[in-house]
Amino acid sequence: MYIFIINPKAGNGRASRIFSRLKKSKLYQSLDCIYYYTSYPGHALEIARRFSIEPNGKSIIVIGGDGTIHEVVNGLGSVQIPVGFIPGGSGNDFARGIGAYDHPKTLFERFLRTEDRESFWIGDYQLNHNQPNKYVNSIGFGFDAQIVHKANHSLYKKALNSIRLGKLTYIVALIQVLIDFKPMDIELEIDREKYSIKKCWMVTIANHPYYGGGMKIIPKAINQPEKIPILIIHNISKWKVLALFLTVFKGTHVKFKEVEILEASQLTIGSHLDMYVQIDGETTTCRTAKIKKNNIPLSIIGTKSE
Ligand SMILES: Nc1ncnc2c1ncn2[C@@H]1O[C@H](COP(=O)(O)OP(=O)(O)OP(=O)(O)O)[C@@H](O)[C@H]1O
Repeated sequence: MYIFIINPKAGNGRASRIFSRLKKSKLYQSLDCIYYYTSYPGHALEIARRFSIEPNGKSIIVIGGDGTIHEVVNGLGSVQIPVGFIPGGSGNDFARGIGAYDHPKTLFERFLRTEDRESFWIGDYQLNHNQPNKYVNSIGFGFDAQIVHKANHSLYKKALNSIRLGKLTYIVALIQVLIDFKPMDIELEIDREKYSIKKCWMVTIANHPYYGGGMKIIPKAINQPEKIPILIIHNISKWKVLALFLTVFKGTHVKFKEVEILEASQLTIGSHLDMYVQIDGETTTCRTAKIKKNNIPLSIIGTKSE
């Protein structure tokens, strides 16, 4: 049985429009399926959790953005129900990361045609000493998280999204945050080695290269078990940060001497002050965090065209 989870708010209604079209197809009408539109934040998580109790013979098809797949993955916990993803959000980095950035109809037909499953290695994070959760794309501390926070709480985000200029939201927020940003003094523990980093702008851990709607934050990040790719930016001037963000779309920012790329199996980050943190595009604050790969991968349907 196929369970469709559609976020009607994703991509300003794009996910809903995609599903309305798929629903009219003969292929959809021939399926044993059930569908749910999410009604509030957290609803996709609840639906996925409900089906994870009896997973046999079920597949979930998510139509939404990064926030929706984040919820579904957290709702599934350690239960492996195959998941197909049709990007219907505004950023859609997860779709780029798993190689599912195709036309919705093509993806839908592929899900039904193939028995192939790909493992996608998601990450675990624990903020302060709270309950651990999962991230699908990235988790970032500092400057980038503050930009996402500013953008998500701005009045201009909705207006710019509605005229398909969503990317401008982050550029406006970047300039606003840059004006007063104070770099952080942080403690990192990377695979049991301790480092004190002064004037740190950001630390980002990613499961694949894509971020912020197509930027290549860690261009060579490979999705694999156990290893987490890490980017650290520190000791950089404000002007250089602007130059750096112009190059991040191509991924050439990694050439700046203030940018370090590492790989580890576990990272702990700590600060005496609250740090902004973004997890798959949602923000909060914390003083400590632990990050590693989850031992159980997400089982993804039909990411590769034959
Ligand atoms: N009916 C609803 N009303 C309001 N919010 C909802 C509803 N259903 C889901 N949500 C919330 O909408 C948020 C945004 O969804 P999502 O991230 O999938 O779309 P997006 O922001 O357009 O895409 P992207 O994250 O790829 O840019 C999710 O965090 C989810 O909790």
